[in-house]
Amino acid sequence: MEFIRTEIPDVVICKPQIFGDHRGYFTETYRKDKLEEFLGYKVNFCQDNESKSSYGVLRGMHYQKPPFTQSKLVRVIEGRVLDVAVDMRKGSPHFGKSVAIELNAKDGNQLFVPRGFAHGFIVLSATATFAYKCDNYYAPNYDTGFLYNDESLNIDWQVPENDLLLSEKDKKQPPFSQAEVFDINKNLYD
Ligand SMILES: Cc1cn([C@H]2C[C@H](O)[C@@H](COP(=O)(O)OP(=O)(O)O[C@H]3O[C@H](C)C(=O)[C@H](O)[C@H]3O)O2)c(=O)[nH]c1=O
Repeated sequence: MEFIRTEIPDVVICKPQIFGDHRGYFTETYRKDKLEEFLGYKVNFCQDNESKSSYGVLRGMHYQKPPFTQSKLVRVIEGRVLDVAVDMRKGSPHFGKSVAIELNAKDGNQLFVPRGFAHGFIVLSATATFAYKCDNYYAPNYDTGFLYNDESLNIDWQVPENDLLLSEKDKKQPPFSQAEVFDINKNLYD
């Protein structure tokens, strides 16, 4: 497993090693020890999620408020998505900045999105199956988000506006200015 820091260093690309042979392939998709060694802190994933979506579906931007803040280790098991994380940590030099990384089933690349970030993705292929680990349980009363196209974030979703498919909830998310602000000096992993 290779780890590569993105332009927001706490958001990390994880590149699993793929062993191909005449039967197909094998790959270790997650190693707790290797991820924690790279990060320098413990991450205890407790819930796995999966969603399938068609081209243009945008799920985001989402996060859970404290005390149910989540880290996510996300990957695509079929298709291709643009995966986006937004830094919500007051005191971060990257506050309000986003990282947008293409994830696809062929490369098997993953993205580690730490606590203190909002997450979302858009489907770039005909369909995409998205699978990810969370280190806190789903808490519907703490599940919230902000508008995917908030002008202050300037995220390029790479899909024409007319092709976008969002939930009613995501169409009505509040602006980023009304979102939770996490304190980067308060360890989100205590
Ligand atoms: C997230 C979640 C949802 N649900 C139920 C609630 C709804 O009845 C249904 C669909 O939920 P929602 O529309 O919030 O699903 P997404 O739009 O894919 O939400 C996810 O979108 C982006 C990509 C994220 O990073 C989050 O993990 C999550 O917010 O699944 C559950 O039962 N458990 C869960 O953990």
